[in-house]
Formats: sequence, C-alpha cells, structure tokens
Amino acid sequence: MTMPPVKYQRGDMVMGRWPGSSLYYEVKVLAFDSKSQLYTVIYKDGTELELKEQDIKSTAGFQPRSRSRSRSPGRRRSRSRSPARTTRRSSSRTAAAVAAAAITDSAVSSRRDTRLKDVEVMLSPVVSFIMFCHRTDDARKTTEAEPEKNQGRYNLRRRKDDGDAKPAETRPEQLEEKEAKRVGALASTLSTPLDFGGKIGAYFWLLFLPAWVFFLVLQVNREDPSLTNFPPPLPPLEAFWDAQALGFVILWILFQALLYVTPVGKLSEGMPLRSGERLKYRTNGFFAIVVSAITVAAAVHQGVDLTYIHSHFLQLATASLLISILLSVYLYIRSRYAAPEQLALGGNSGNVVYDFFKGHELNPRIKNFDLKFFCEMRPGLIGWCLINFAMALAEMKQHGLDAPSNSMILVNLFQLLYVVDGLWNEEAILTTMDLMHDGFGFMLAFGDLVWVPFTYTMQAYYLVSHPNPLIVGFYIFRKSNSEKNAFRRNPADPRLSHLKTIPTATGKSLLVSGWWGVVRHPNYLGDLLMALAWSLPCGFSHLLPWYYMIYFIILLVHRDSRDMSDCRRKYGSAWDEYCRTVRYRIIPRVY
Ligand SMILES: NC(=O)C1=CN([C@@H]2O[C@H](COP(=O)(O)OP(=O)(O)OC[C@H]3O[C@@H](n4cnc5c(N)ncnc54)[C@H](OP(=O)(O)O)[C@@H]3O)[C@@H](O)[C@H]2O)C=CC1
Ligand SMILES: CC(C)=CCC[C@@H](C)[C@H]1CC=C2C3=C(CC[C@@]21C)[C@@]1(C)CC[C@H](O)C(C)(C)[C@@H]1CC3
Repeated sequence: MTMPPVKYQRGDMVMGRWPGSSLYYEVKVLAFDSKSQLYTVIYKDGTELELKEQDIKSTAGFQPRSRSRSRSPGRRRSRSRSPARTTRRSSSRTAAAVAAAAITDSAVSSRRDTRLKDVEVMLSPVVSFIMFCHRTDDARKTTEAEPEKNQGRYNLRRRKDDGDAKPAETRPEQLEEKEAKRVGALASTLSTPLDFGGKIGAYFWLLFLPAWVFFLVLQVNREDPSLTNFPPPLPPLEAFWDAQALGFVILWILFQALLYVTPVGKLSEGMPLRSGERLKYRTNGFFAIVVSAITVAAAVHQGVDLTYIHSHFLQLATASLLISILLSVYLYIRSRYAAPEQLALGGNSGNVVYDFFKGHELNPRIKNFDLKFFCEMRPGLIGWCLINFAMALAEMKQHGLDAPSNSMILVNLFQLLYVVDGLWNEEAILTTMDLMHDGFGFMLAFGDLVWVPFTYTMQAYYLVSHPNPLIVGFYIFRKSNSEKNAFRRNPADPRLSHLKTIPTATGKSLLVSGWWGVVRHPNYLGDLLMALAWSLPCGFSHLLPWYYMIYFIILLVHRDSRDMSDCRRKYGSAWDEYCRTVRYRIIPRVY
C-alpha cells in the first residue's frame, strides 16, 4: 500500500489551528507520525501539539489574496518578516492576540466584511489569515462547531524545559507597532455579542436601573421598608429636585478631581492596549481618601451638618443621576469621533441606545485625566464612605445617641475597610474587566456615580431608622485579586513561582493553582462573603438590608458567565482545560 506523501516537512513554518478555537498561529513542524497521521508542531510560546493535517495551513495559502492588493514595499516587507525580526515588540503582540480574539467572536456582517477586505491587505500574514478564515462562513461554522469534538483529540503538553516558574508570556505572532494599530482599528470595527439582553435589554436597564434606585431610596424611608411591599406613593416631582444638592455633588466631584490630579503617589502602567500602548494612571486613591477624611472631619468640626446627606438623599441621588446622564451623553458623542484603536470591542452595535448604555470608548481621557478610572475609583467610592459616615451621624441625631449603634459601627467599618482596601490596592483595578475590556458608557458612569453611592449605602441608611465569620471574606477577596494582579503584571515573579499555570496560544498563561485553583472566581467568593458580613448586623426582620447581598449574587453570577464566555473565546481549549481542572465557578463544591 502506498502512503500519501507527507505534505509538511520537519522545520517548515506553517499556520496551526489552536485546538478548540478558530485561531491560527505560526508553528514549526517538528515531526510527522505516519501511523497516527499527526504532525507534532511547536507554537512560539513553547507549547507542543499534535495536529491533523486539516488543522494546518501553509502560509502561502492566504498570501496571494493580500499580495494582489498590497503593492507597497512597506507592506511586502512586513509580510516577509523573518521570525527573528518579529521578536522586536512584545507589546504589539498583545494587540494581535486581542484582535484575533475579537475577530473570532464576531458575527461578521457583510457590511463589515467589505471593511475587512480593505483593512486586511495591511495586516501581517497571521492576522490576514485569521481574517481569511472568518470570511469563509462555512469554514467558520466548522471550526466553531468543532471545539467540543476536539477536546480529547489533541495532545496538549508543555515542553519539558518549560518549568512552572518560566513565564509563557511570549506570543505566537508578533506585529510591528504600526500594524498593531491597524489591527486595533480592525478589531474595533467588529462587534462582540451583545450583553445585557441586547438592544431591548438596554432600553429596559436604562429605565429600570434609575427607577430601582429611587424605589430603594423611597422605600428605605418607610417604617416598614420591606422589598416585597408595594412601591411607596410617588412624591411630587419637585421633591426630587434641589439645586443646592446638585451644587454639592458637583463640588464633591471637583474636589475629588483635584485630588486625583495632585502629583502625589505612584504613576502606574495599565495593561497593554491593542495599539501596544500602555496608559499611565495616577494611583493616589489612598491619598485621596485620607485627605477627604481630614477635610470632612474639619468641616464637621466647623459645624457643617452632614446629616443633610440623610435628609436630602433623594435630591442628591437625582443630581448624581443627572450628572451621570450628561457624562454618558458626552462619552457617547466623543466615542463617535474616537480613533478606532481607542475603542472597546463592545458597544458598537449601531443601535444608539445599546451603545449609549454599554459604552464604546475604552479609556476616554481629557489630556491625562482618565474619566473611567476616576469615576470608578473616586467620587462614588469615597462618596460611599462619606454617606455611611453621615448616616452614623444621622442615627445619633435621630435617637439622641452619644455614639452610633454597634450595627452602624460594624457596617461603617466593614465597608470602609472594603473601600480603603480598593484604594490602597488601586493599581489592581487596572487588570479588571471594567478597565481592560469594557467601554465607558451609561452603565459604568451610572454605576460609579449613582449606583455605588446611593444603593451600596442602603444598610447604613436602613440602620438610621431601624436600630437594631466574616473577615475571612475580605482575606480571600484581597489575596486572590492581588495574586492575579501580580501574575498578570509579572508572570516571572519569584513569589508566584510555586503556582501551576496553563499556557495558552495567546501567550498569556492561566493560573491553575493557588487561589485561582480553588474556584474560577475566588475574588467573587471573597466579595460575596463580605456582603454577607455587611447584611448580618442588620438582622433578619427585613429584606431591605439584604438587598445588596441579593443584587450582588445576581451581578457576580452574570459577570462570571460573561467572563467565562470571553475567556473561552480568548483561550480556546486551554480554557476548557482550566475549567476541567478547576471545576467550580464561585463556591467550592456548590457552584
Ligand atoms: N463591589 C462591587 O460592586 C463589585 C466588585 N467587583 C470586584 O472587583 C474585582 C474584579 O472583578 P472583575 O473585573 O469582574 O473580574 P476579574 O478581576 O476576575 O477579571 C477577569 C479577567 O481576569 C483574567 N483571568 C481570569 N481567570 C484567570 C486565571 N485563572 N489566571 C489569570 N488571569 C485570569 C482574564 O483576563 P485576561 O486573561 O485578559 O487578563 C479575565 O477576563 C472582584 O473582586 C469582584 O468581586 C466587581 C464588580 C462589582
Ligand atoms: C447595575 C449596574 C449599574 C452595574 C454597574 C456595576 C458597577 C456598579 C460595578 C462594576 C464594577 C465595579 C467595581 C467596583 C465598584 C462597583 C463597580 C463600579 C470596585 C471599584 C469596588 C471596590 C473594589 O475594591 C474594586 C476596586 C475591586 C471594585 C472594582 C469593580
């Protein structure tokens, strides 16, 4: 019997499909086993795999398409780059991977298809090829249908010399900076699947979220503030509005902005953007809360009556809502003019309401003033503590106490600890979903400026008129967030060398032991335990103080499922392997 000729030879550089995904990366053929008909290939991050011939493409397979259009010497040069030359810029490599992931998960419309064609010619072979795969609908369907089937077929193993301590942060493909920018531009033209119930969902949330805040605020003032009660009668519209309250909110935001721009504290680098650039952030949050506390203490000492916050809670919430709407309109308009590589992958559905809600620009900045980072970490978060403190004063005033009740002190302390910890470890926010992946739109602006300060303070508010194991949660929350942050910043960190990792085709590795080996979101587990601690001091006579706990379970379960599908798209079968190893999502042995 004659054997078919071996198509690829040892040493050939070809494109190998990453199992379980539709991404192709440059690989080198190491061997061919005629018995199993499998090629052993090696990716640039050192991962060896056995691939079937159908999962390998020659680089030439897609070049003619680009070549016919790309005539400039510059472009030709970038295609003929030798592997040695490609190792120049590590940051741009991230760009390619992100773009690749974006391309993978997109439902590429025919309108976009045309745009793709135009951009494709400018890209490196790797990206061009990925795009080529995505343009062929049938091929896409096949590759997307296959992952489950593939799972057992590939033999994923690490190179023997690739110890755990060794960082796997090298990319299989690398782009020059210019190319990376174009890749960024391309990625931004593609839309990720719509979250939050899509376009209809966006309408719903836009109306529901502010309504819910007002419902809570009106409900908590009642004698029997049960969440299951009928909504309280709506007060007259003018009861919502107070110009002075708006003035105070503006003053507070300006004060926080002043502290943010004060050149005190560290300048931290964010994660590489698609363009390869790393933005700098002034992480002086701890300084900001200390100065805020001193200023507030001085004001109280001077006779300023902070219980105004309790008595004008509704008007302050309305003022903050107004500001968050104006800010979101501004963000939406500027996102329409932003350079493509500055845009997040979501928020470009073409539907004004959805895009307004979700947000499209990733890091809107006015000069060096980062609006998203500022809003997420300052006025609302520090405002949360200010409001809690004001509630303690209101409780004392209302009940003629010399000191706040024990429950009030506990709630204040627990939540203060949470916020101070967030600000002390402010740098860690740079590796969270919000900062890395989500655009800045109404959802976050409203979340930061209204939702956090006016709903997270419900327990303290409740305790004003309803006098009435858990440090472990904080410990888990902080340790797990810091572990991942340290690992993402420096995978070779000697303090993390004992941790096991799974390499992925994107070059990033996944932690599979330590906190991230206990459950897939240990940070959510810690956060939930903390939420429990905040509600327990309020007792069980009403549902309202448990509102945060209930909301938080919904929020984190939803975030977890969003993150699972994002990571599944990004990391393909490496993610499946992680999920097989770490079986539970948030609560060990339960969920
Ligand atoms: N109080 C509140 O209202 C809220 C609090 N939070 C808290 O904020 C914190 C951050 O949460 P959030 O941004 O949602 O999510 P994460 O900090 O968990 O970020 C998710 C990202 O981390 C990376 N990642 C996931 N698994 C691994 C792994 N095994 N090894 C290495 N990297 C991994 C992936 O990004 P990549 O691989 O691209 O780096 C993933 O997209 C949490 O503690 C959460 O509880 C969050 C929301 C609301
Ligand atoms: C329903 C709705 C409008 C949701 C918006 C969600 C936002 C309220 C939250 C999204 C992620 C957040 C984070 C924090 C606060 C709440 C929001 C903005 C956070 C700043 C709290 C302090 C923590 O230490 C943290 C820095 C880890 C955390 C980051 C995520």
